[in-house]
Amino acid sequence: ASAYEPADLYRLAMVTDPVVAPDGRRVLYTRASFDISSDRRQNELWLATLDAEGRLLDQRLLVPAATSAGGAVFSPDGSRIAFVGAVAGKPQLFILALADGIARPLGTQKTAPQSLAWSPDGSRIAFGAQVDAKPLEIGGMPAKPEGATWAPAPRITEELVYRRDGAGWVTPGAAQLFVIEVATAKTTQLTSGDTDQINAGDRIEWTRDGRSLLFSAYRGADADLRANDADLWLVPAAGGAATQLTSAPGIEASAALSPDGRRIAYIGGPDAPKFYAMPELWLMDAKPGAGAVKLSAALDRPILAAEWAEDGRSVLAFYNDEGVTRVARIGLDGRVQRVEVPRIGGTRLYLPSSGGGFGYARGTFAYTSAFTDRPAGLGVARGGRQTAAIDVNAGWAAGKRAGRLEEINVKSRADGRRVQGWLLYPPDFDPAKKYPLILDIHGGPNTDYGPFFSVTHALYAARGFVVLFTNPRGSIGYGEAFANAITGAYPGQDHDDLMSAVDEVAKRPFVDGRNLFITGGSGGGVLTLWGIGKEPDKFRAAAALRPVTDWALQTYISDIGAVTWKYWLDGKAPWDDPVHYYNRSPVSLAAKWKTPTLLVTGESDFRTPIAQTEQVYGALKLRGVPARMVRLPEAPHGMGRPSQWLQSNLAVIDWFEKWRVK
Ligand SMILES: CC(=O)N[C@@H](C)C(=O)N[C@@H](C)C(=O)O
Repeated sequence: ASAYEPADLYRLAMVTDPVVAPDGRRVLYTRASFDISSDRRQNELWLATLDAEGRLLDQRLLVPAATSAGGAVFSPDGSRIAFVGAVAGKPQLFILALADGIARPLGTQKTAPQSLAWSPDGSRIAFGAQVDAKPLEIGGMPAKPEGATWAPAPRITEELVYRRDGAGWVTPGAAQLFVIEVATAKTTQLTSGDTDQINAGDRIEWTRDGRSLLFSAYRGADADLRANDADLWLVPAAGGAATQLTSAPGIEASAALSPDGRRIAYIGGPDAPKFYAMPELWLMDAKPGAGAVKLSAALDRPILAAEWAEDGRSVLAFYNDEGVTRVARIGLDGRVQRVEVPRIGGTRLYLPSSGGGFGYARGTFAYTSAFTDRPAGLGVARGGRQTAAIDVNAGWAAGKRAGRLEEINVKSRADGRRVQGWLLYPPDFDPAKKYPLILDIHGGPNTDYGPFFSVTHALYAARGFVVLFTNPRGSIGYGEAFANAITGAYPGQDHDDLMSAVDEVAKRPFVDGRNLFITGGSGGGVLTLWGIGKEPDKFRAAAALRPVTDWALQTYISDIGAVTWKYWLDGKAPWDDPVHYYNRSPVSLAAKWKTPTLLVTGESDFRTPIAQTEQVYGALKLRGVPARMVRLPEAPHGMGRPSQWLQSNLAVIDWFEKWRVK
């Protein structure tokens, strides 16, 4: 058996997006992998068939990678599947009849349909999609002669968010709600307006009589400024005016109708001047202006998704809890009962964050099933017991040696708060030897790390580093107060939490105290640069990946600038209180920086744009601190193509090796 190596990324597979058929006897899932020739992620759609006890009978490939299938949903009778694929690079809606396995295109779409929802009788499908508008142009230009090779047209905008990370430069237009008839492909646009009329990626729900559609939208012209706002709307499926069901400032979204259609469970919460808006589960009558009650108060955890139980007496909620994802049954009185579904795995792959996916119908749960030494597979559970498992990496893992993963809990030096974390050991760890230690800090900052496999940590460990990763305050999964403990102070005591973990682990005899390293991405890059400013003598070298370095710059040029100043910088605007912004920015510590520092950022990162990386690189070089900048062409915040992720990982290893005391 061999240790993890970079090319393994192209040999791995991962299960995502499980969907259970209405009869509870079949599961659709996506098998994602990375193609070494095209250097791109590819998705196959698979169908697993179960017996009455939920045991696996067989599985088959439904849609090969070439179609790039996504968003698949079963028809109400379970005989067909609707999904969105791509034909010659253009989005295409398909219907696949399970009887013959043939995927037939339905209609033509200019932009990608999102959130497909079958009508109860299976005759129509609702979806959200953008309707493009004419781009702004500069008047008076001479006509371009036929076949001329002029410079590309300018990009002109009057929007606040004119580029979105991952999606790129924004095409003007508005998201609208559509219904397509499955027999004829006749398509009707149900909403209209110059601004988004629907949150196109959010759940769309048919009323039980098939006459109306329930969806979320924030329809104000100031939508770009209102990141934490969404209301519920109901519109007749045959066309007509939409009725607004909720209007409170805050998020009412992901609405699910009860089986009798009389109540709505939704996810969100009121807008508040605090760092983190924890998504909660709410219940209301399906009537305009009906009051809502919070169902998940006793859980005090972020709700990721929710489905009604068939009897309409409880809601099954998918939530984050101390680094992992769990399922709870929440009664309509708010009583919480844990559902024993074995460990649900995250599907971020590059980093060990929780999350993942789950589907439910007729007592069958399907979920992304977690491992510490390989990416997620498919798990199926019934009656609180795992009944089937598909491990898409079994063959690969059999030839690999993985390091041990250990949970640790330390007390923060700031106030004694418990900080949870994990240590990943090198595969051939020998406690009698000394090892360099890498602290890897997650971003968000309201996300988490958990006890899962990740490409990044597997590579670091395989190259002989012990990897420490923790959930400092600001992380989710430890209650709303913990996630909001950085309100007014980010960075602040989160730094103390991280240093407490490093100090505790550094006491262990196998840690080489001369070789402590610090790294992190995005929000983790913030804390990395903060860390080497606050503790200039602690770390041998640092690697800040796609960091925020200057909160004023971030507010002005990031695609989430409106979130930054309203929620992360205490509602103070950079022009009103530049000192507040400066004091919270890692670049304010530049005079203390002396640790050799690597910077890695995508040149198309529109979340933490590369101007900030350039700022820090300039400061380090001007000060004579050893620094290296790695720029990944065309890569967004998530670091783009698989090889670009590997470049980022290997750049960190190279840098730490260069500075390691031998
Ligand atoms: C909300 C958000 O995008 N935050 C970024 C600044 C961030 O920290 N992202 C993390 C999750 C990352 O690793 O990219």
